[in-house]
Amino acid sequence: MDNLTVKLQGMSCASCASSIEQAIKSVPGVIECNVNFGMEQASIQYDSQKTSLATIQATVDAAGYKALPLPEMAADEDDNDRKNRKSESQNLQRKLWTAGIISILLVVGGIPAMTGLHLPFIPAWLHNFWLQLVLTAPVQFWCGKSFYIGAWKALKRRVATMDTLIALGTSAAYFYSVFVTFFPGLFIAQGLNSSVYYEVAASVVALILLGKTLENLAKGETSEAIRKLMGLQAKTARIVRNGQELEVPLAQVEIGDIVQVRPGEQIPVDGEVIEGYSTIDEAMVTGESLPVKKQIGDEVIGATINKTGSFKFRTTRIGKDTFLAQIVKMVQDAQGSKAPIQKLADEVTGWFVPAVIAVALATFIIWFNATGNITLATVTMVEVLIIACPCALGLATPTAVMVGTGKGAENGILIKGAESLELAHKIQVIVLDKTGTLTEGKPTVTDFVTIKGTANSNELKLLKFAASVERNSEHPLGEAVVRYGEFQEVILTDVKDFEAIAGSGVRGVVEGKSIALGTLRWMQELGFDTDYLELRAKAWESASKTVVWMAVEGKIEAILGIADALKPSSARAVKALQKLGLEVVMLTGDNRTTAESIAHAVGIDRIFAEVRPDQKAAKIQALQAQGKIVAMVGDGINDAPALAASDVGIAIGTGTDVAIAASDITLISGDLQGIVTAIQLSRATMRNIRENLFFAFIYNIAGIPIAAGILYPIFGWLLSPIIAGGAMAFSSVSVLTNALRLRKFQPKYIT
Ligand SMILES: Nc1ncnc2c1ncn2[C@@H]1O[C@H](COP(=O)(O)OP(=O)(O)OP(=O)(O)O)[C@@H](O)[C@H]1O
Ligand SMILES: [Cu+]
Ligand SMILES: [Mg+2]
Repeated sequence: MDNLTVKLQGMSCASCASSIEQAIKSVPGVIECNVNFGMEQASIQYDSQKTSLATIQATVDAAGYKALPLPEMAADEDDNDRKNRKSESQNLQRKLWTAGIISILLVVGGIPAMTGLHLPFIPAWLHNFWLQLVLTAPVQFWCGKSFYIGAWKALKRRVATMDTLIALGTSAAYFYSVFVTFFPGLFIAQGLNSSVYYEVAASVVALILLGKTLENLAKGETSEAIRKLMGLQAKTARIVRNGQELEVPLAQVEIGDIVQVRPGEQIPVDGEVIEGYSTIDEAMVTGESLPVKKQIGDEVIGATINKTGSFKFRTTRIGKDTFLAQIVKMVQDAQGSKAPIQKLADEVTGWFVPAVIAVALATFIIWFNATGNITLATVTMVEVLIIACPCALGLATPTAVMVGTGKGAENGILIKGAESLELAHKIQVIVLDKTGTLTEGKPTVTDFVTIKGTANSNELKLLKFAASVERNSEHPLGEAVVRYGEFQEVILTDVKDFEAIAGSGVRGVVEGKSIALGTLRWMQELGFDTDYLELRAKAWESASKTVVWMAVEGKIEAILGIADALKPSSARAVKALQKLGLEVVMLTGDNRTTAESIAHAVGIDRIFAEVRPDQKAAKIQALQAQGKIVAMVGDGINDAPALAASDVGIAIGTGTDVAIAASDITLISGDLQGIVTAIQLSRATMRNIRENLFFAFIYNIAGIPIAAGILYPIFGWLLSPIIAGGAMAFSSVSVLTNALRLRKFQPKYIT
């Protein structure tokens, strides 16, 4: 299965987006397709054995649009994109000016006739029908060309889009007027007034072009988040080659290069410190506000700023593999994804347009039959067509999602898709992993007790065995034991028959002796006598320590007490989550006493302890079976299945790649406050989407009956078609303005 993102051209509204989506989905071999109207992109999942980019492009072509492959590098794409957008917007601006000036002339020229006033500064020839006909023609057929093209394409696919509505509405106004201009006698003979509506056709086109221009401006604004992120990148790097320092463009930096960084400089790419130490401001990438200390062996992230010291590092990731480039890619993908709520909006647009055309026709027929006045019938029909245009509907969700995901990135929260952004506000239960999530995940051995004491340097020998076996383990507890062994300067030896039993411990054979290290429960399962040290172990556990039992040749010889400090943010974040109305649960493989002690320290009441890694996902599913929307927060490889099983999987960015891949949301820094922010952001975004949908609909719903002339028999009110066009443009503008309001989102600290 392959993934592909293409740039789309020629879309005019949300129903274009859904018809492209349908077309691509109908290609054999395409598994999934998601078109984003706001981003003008389609992300496609397909089987490269069965279909290809060329086939997909041909399909999109046939549907009347264009699909272009997105260049790999984010930076190139940005350039191309900008050029395209620029020529497109210049073209649009020329049309807007033409339509705007002509509309103003026509409207002004019509004032004396409409009001019956004699205004000397408005020459009468401005109201000449023939002049109006000539002036309106370029507006109708050049400025409004895209509506005809769009309507025609839609017709070929047997659907109706907002282009259909605009093309029908303005054409009706224009050709009716042309008819009156040629045969005024026909109307006068019937006792009807021979008004023309050229200014209606022209100003509706002008207003819609204005809406489009504003929309483009807003679209440029919303991808600001990405541009900001990419702007963070350094332009050059000072690398050391053959003992010489030289400044090279970023593109020439290779993996393995040694880079020199001075105080105040930006770190160009990702790497590992090999000389010197410093503090680094990583706020722009991780959202972590305090500078982070770095020394030899520590990882540095490209785009972060070096503060105090001067150091050298070896590059490990460049180009599109850097942390920053991956964030950019992730945010782009998320901004292009579709929220479930949008599917609803799309469906509505799908049947809305044909329904409007039906209402418009009915309006015409009813008025014509009732009054015999073809002018009245035509004008009301035109109004209905124009006011009902659902263009704002297509903007309501994508704009909010774009701003919302961008805002997330700014706050160190990477949201993989609009779906997670939408779901996050519904979370009822939040399950927190203990190690690495609530705690720092940097366990240290604090206690070491052996049964036979120090006789014959027994203690050091046991430590040597323990550290030698644990050296083969990837578990943080294993690493802690190794570090402790190294600190005590024991020499590690070879291990035979190493085996790791997930959730229990490790074993292996050292110097002919079989060694086991792990939980109390495991030792008991193995049938070892643990009585002697149990009291001591309990005391350590009550102090939040994890106890690792050590058996040699089937006999318990020692225990190690391992402490893992709580993150400073944990308790506050747990409290904030509870205040948001969420149930907070702790999930851990560690023993119950240790788990309870830690849960108590951070204020969690409900815990699942001694859960084996393969049961973690089942615990989540059990909660879901109670009808709860469950979020899981974790960092380790053993959390990945649970992250995937949960409704919203939240990974800690400082954790493993596996966990990040299995999650829906990644908190770049380890700060748990990010969970609270993510939920607040989700709530804010959903509120914004609902407001947008309201703004998009209210004009249509309220406008259609008035446009159809419902109030005419009662009050003699009839909407001017110009006002109908204005209302439609205004609904787009209000949706956009509202979506941009989301940019003011600020995480709130709950205390
Ligand atoms: N390499 C190891 N050395 C010693 N003990 C181990 C080892 N691996 C696992 N254990 C024991 O098994 C227990 C459960 O391990 P597991 O990896 O499931 O959870 P954890 O990492 O302690 O906690 P969490 O689920 O919060 O990450 C550990 O608490 C530890 O006692
Ligand atoms: Cu519209
Ligand atoms: Mg763990």
